[in-house]
Amino acid sequence: MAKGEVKLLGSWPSPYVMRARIALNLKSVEYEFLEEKLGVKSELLLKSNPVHKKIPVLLHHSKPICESLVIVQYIDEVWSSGPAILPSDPYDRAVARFWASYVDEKFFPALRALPMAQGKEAMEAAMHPVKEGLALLEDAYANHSKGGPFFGGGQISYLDVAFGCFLGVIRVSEKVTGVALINEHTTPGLAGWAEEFCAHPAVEDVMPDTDKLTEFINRIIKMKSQSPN
Ligand SMILES: N[C@@H](CCC(=O)N[C@@H](CS)C(=O)NCC(=O)O)C(=O)O
Repeated sequence: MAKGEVKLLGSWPSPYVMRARIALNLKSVEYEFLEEKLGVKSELLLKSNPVHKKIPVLLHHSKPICESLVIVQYIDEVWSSGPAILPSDPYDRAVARFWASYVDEKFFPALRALPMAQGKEAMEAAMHPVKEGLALLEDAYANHSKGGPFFGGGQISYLDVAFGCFLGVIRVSEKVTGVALINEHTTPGLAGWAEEFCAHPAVEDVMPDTDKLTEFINRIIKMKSQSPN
């Protein structure tokens, strides 16, 4: 199959969409970005992802691929001549997939609740699982980065993309709570990693500005509080 004709259905604030964009950038794949409007699902989205109706959706020669981590793996397999995203060693690959799944199933749900917590007590309760998750990820970084700047060692790989896409939301949470969640004292490995990750050429243009993302998240929180169902 020719490698051209790549479109991505997404939205700028979405961390999941960012995963696909970073993977495409890592492989230097040109693509058309089709921005979905907040609160409106396009016909193309509904047709392309009828099961979850969520972004991102990658369209490769009009064929849809859904779920951000599936998309990252697809990009890695199709554009295999570019730098590998999944680790080549089966054990390293299993470890990276384990932590990516931890990040989606445990860490992000906890992080997402943080900016919504109202009052000191609720904030402290919401902060606890986030700090716990970051401590686990700090250990994972120490154990698997092999002394390199990234989870994948010397170069960005699967877990960097899977976890790094949430740095924007982490920064918003830090701004809203006034607590440095990733810092030199409690998570020194992650502090250095976050800096390297955000400065990477495949990432810097797709990582949202913290003030703009804060404004967006505040708008969502307000919308949800006005119509909780
Ligand atoms: N597990 C999905 C999650 C995707 C997801 O939650 N996307 C959000 C945007 S960040 C979405 O489309 N939300 C719209 C909705 O829930 O209706 C993935 O990894 O792609």
